[in-house]
This record gives sequence, structure tokens and C-alpha cells, in this order.
Amino acid sequence: MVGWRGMVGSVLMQRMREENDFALVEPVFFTTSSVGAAGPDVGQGSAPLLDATDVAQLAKMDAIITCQGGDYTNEVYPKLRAAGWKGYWIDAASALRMKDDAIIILDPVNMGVIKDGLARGVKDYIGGNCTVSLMLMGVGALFSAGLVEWMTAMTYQAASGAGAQNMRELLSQMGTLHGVAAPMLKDSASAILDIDRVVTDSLRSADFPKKNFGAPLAGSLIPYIDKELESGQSKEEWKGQVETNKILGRSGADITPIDGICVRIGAMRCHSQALTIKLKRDVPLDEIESMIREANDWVKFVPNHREDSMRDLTPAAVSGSLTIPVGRVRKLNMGPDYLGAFTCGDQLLWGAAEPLRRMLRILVEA
Ligand SMILES: NC(=O)C1=CN([C@@H]2O[C@H](COP(=O)(O)OP(=O)(O)OC[C@H]3O[C@@H](n4cnc5c(N)ncnc54)[C@H](OP(=O)(O)O)[C@@H]3O)[C@@H](O)[C@H]2O)C=CC1
Ligand SMILES: N[C@@H](CC(=O)OP(=O)(O)O)C(=O)O
Repeated sequence: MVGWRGMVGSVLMQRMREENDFALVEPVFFTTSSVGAAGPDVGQGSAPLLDATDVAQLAKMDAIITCQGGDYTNEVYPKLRAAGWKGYWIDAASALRMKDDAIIILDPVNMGVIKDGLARGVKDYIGGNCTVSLMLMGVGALFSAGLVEWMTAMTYQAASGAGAQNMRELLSQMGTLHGVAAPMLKDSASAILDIDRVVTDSLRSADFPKKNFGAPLAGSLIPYIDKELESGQSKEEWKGQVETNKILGRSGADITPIDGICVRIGAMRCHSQALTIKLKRDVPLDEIESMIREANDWVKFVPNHREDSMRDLTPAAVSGSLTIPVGRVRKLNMGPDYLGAFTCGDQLLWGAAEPLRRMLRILVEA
């Protein structure tokens, strides 16, 4: 295990402990920074941490799970394969995702693709982009049933997707804004436009804490995630179509067009998405509801009512859980084959750590 103490890695460790996964394997812990320090005790005693760049040590492993990030993958993976290592590489980073002989893992949606990969001797199993995985956990059944002609996903992505430092910075920004307004908030007679003015001045001030995001997020939003591409899409937006189709095992003429605009908002660790789905035919809403409900054990269909939506379809309700609520499901004004939906999910769980630990189980149980 590499990258086990970072943010994604810590969630992975927590889930593996909860599910007693460590009892099934002989875990060996690596580090890029603290070689020789005591490794975690996951029920088999603690051993000194090994060097995560030592190819000879890594090559002794049957499988490597890494949450260390794309730079690490790009540095170490080619050396390991060049040294003849034939083990399984399970990775949270995007670096190898679109490689021809890599499978993007989301087993409740694409177990068939994973099993086919194992049978063909594929050795690289990579976690998908968080928004893509969370969307497919919610409405993947409609894709699998061949009902989707195209889809747009307009996202509302949490600070955690940008990293641990960004979660801290979001809270610092919130604190700063509250700080400038606090004296006036205490005075119930103060004018709301005066409060708004000091808050806006603070958002625009050079001192506002934005080193990590590069822009205010609290009290604002950031309509761009990941790198800029020549297509006009951000890289996060580009991933929507290529990764969804790859997860579903579709290529060439079978590809379903997907596009949208990805936006960072001030949630902590849950990504939300507003979906517009062009159906290939007019499917009754009760059939759509059944398909979504029955797709997997984690999806939760939320009736399209105000109270249910406010209670169950929010980052506050979902954070820290594996539940994927799908709600606001209704036919849009454009016609009976246009479906609207809203979904939300913890991007550190189904969006990052959970598919990795489940892949390890699939290997152990194969
Ligand atoms: N953030 C996200 O939402 C998602 C991230 N990913 C992928 O996972 C990768 C890892 O992301 P993330 O977990 O956010 O990265 P982190 O920055 O939290 O952790 C990465 C590494 O930093 C090192 N590190 C140094 N100082 C500390 C410290 N004080 N506490 C913990 N770790 C420390 C650890 O390596 P060491 O022990 O070797 O020092 C750790 O494994 C990303 O690069 C991305 O590719 C994938 C999906 C979602
Ligand atoms: N890009 C995602 C997080 C992430 O790590 O995605 P990917 O695994 O595709 O690089 C976000 O910022 O919310």
C-alpha cells in the first residue's frame, strides 16, 4: 500500500478496517517520505515502512494499491513494468486511466468489464474520476439499459476534490468572511447592505486566503476545474464522456455523448450534479424510478418533493456515507424524452477509495 496516510488513503484505510479487508491479505506499507518509521498496525503488528520508490521491494508484491497521486504513478509504474513486474496495479490517480490496457473500476456498474479484463490478463485497475463514478452509481442503470441518447452533467464539486489543503482553505475563507461581518451580525439593527459590502470587500481583498484555490470559494464559486483544453472544455469536463464510456466498455460508434460544465462550490467532500438526460424514447417515470432504485445497494431514490429533497439530497445529508441519493427526477419542458435529475455523493468514498478496496476483494476472491 502506497499513499495510505494521505486524504484518499486515510479513507481507504478506514474502509478496509471497517470491512476487515486486511484479514484477507498480507499488507506491506510503503512511504515516499518516512522510510523506516513504524507502519500502521492493521491487526498483524507494525513493521517499518519501506521505500515507495524502491522498485526491487515493490516488485515482490502481488498487488500494489496506490493513493499517492499521478506524479508518483508516472515515476514508478513504468520502472516497475520495465523490470518485468507482473502484479496488479490498483491506482486512485488519473495517470493511467485512459491507457488502452487499463480498466476503470466501478464494480457495481461494470463488473462484467472488470471480469473480462481479469480473464484477458489485464493487470492495471484504475479508479475513475469522482464525478463520473458518482454519476454512474446514481443513474448508471439508464446507460446499461441503452436508454441514454446523450447527457449533460452540470456539477457542483466539493473542496476535497482539490486536496486536503483546499478543504482547510475553504474553512479559512468562511472564517474570514464571518470575521469581517461578525460585529454587524451581532447588531440586529445593522443594515444588510452594509454587511454585504464588507463581505464583498473582503472577498476582493488581496489578503483573502486563496493560495490553494487561486480564487475565493466561500461566498462565491469557481467555474473551472482542472486544466484548460483546446476544445474549450476543462479537463474535468472532458473526463465525463471518455471515462463514462470506458467504464461501460463502449467505444467507436457506441459512444454516448456527454458534456457539461464543472464548477467548484463550497461543499466539503460531496460532489453534486444536475443531469439532463435525452432518452432514446419516452420511458414512463415509474419505470425510470424502478431502474434507478434497483441498480445497486447504495443508490437511494428521493421522491421529487421539496421536503424529501432538502432532507436527503444534499452534501450535508450524504457526507461520510456510501449512500448515493438520486432525486428531482422529472420530465423536462423540452419533451417527454428529456429527463432531469439531481444526484450527490461522497467523493472520497465512491468517488475515490471504495472502488479500490473492492477491486482488491475481487482479486482475492477470484
Ligand atoms: N483528492 C481527491 O478527491 C482525489 C484524489 N485522487 C488521487 O489520489 C491522489 C492523492 O490525493 P490526496 O489523498 O488528496 O493526497 P494527499 O496530499 O492527502 O496525500 C498524498 C501523500 O502526501 C504525503 N504526505 C506528506 N505529508 C503528509 C501529511 N501531513 N499527512 C498525510 N500525508 C502526507 C503522503 O505520502 P507519504 O506517506 O509517502 O509521505 C500521502 O500519501 C491524488 O493525487 C489523485 O491522483 C483520486 C480521486 C479523488
Ligand atoms: N478532479 C477532481 C478530483 C480528482 O482527483 O479527480 P481525478 O481523479 O480525475 O484527477 C476534483 O477536483 O474534484
